Amino acid sequence: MNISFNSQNNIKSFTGLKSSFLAKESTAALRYSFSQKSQNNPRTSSSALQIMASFKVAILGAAGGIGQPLALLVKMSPLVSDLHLYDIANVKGVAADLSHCNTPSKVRDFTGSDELASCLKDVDVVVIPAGVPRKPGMTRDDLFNINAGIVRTLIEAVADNCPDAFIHIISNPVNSTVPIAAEVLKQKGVYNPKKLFGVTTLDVVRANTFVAEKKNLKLIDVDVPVVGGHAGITILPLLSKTKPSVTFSDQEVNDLTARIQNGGTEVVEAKAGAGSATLSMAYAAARFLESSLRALDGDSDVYECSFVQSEVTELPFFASRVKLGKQGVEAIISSDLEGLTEFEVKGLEALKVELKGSIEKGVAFAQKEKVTA
Ligand SMILES: NC(=O)c1ccc[n+]([C@@H]2O[C@H](COP(=O)([O-])OP(=O)(O)OC[C@H]3O[C@@H](n4cnc5c(N)ncnc54)[C@H](O)[C@@H]3O)[C@@H](O)[C@H]2O)c1
Ligand SMILES: O=C(O)C[C@H](O)C(=O)O
Repeated sequence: MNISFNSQNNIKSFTGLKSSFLAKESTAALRYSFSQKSQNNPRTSSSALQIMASFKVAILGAAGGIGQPLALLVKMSPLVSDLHLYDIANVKGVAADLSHCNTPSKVRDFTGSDELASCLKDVDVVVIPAGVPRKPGMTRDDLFNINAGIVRTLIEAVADNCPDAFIHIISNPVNSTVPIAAEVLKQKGVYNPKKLFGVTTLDVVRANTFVAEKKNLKLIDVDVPVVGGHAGITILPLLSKTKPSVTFSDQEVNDLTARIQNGGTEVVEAKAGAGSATLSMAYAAARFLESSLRALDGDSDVYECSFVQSEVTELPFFASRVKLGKQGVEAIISSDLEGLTEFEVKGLEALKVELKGSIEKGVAFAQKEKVTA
């Protein structure tokens, strides 16, 4: 389910593109593909049985809680011709299972460091959910010691094998793993800041859901930009910039902001030790991936929030709404930070302190043990 915007920030369409695998059109197509033997089911669209663009996508960490449902959503995309699944464990079964779905993309499994290079060869987009998730009582930063090294190793392989790919980093703490990835890519001499993305789509997905519920709005109409980073107070929903325009009481702003900032913790606590958000994250990652593929396919009207290298504040990385194009980030929508409410200005100042520390921690980690080009 994608909401895309034209340059005036108005909602242009529900999905943005007919080929969208979450679009109404392809819902009909999937209905067709699920039950194509039925004589009474006229072929309303052929998109589920035809590849509409030929992009290669790799998921690293594909056998995990996010990786599996994400792989399923990607397998349904008519924009994908090849789906490469990599994990250090259990990925063969996931690929065998998925490969029986009668959608066009070819699924291949890869495991162990020996197979990582062939997994990544000629890939257009690499999505990285590899790493450990939180348990109750932990912060995302508590994952740093394990996940920083995992991301560094995987990014080295990306640099060596598909340096031109879009890179989507899901592994936490995103506020540090994205700067780590940037440093490793620099050390390898292949850093392109326009193609490195921290995936913060889940914050937007949550904001849209919670605002629609609270204000009794039609979900498909709602879009809330979420800026800053992806942890606690660094997640700053700009409720004053909600589309359609809506008025919030101070209490509503407080409650909604806190719920959006704590959305991850809400799931971690509900799962009681069994991990963090996986299904909603797979959905959010699929939305961000689909937007990237549409941009790569030439759609000139694709906007998403993402944690990217940025000059909109004094920090080197910041999540903002960005315009996506064939070469990655085409523009960062800095105007979202103009005309903020007093509450948002305070939130922005407070988050910068924490975000700065997380970015510096990532950079220091990557600079301590430099990789060789
Ligand atoms: N950005 C976000 O909004 C967001 C949302 C939810 C979760 N996350 C993060 O995503 C990560 C994954 O979460 P999950 O619930 O899928 O965890 P999980 O433990 O269920 O899955 C992680 C997978 O990564 C694999 N893995 C570990 N090391 C690897 C390596 N070196 N190479 C390849 N694969 C490797 C594991 O085998 C496992 O299959 C966590 O760090 C979590 O905090 C981020
Ligand atoms: O909260 C987590 O640890 C996972 C993820 O970052 C989320 O926002 O759900």
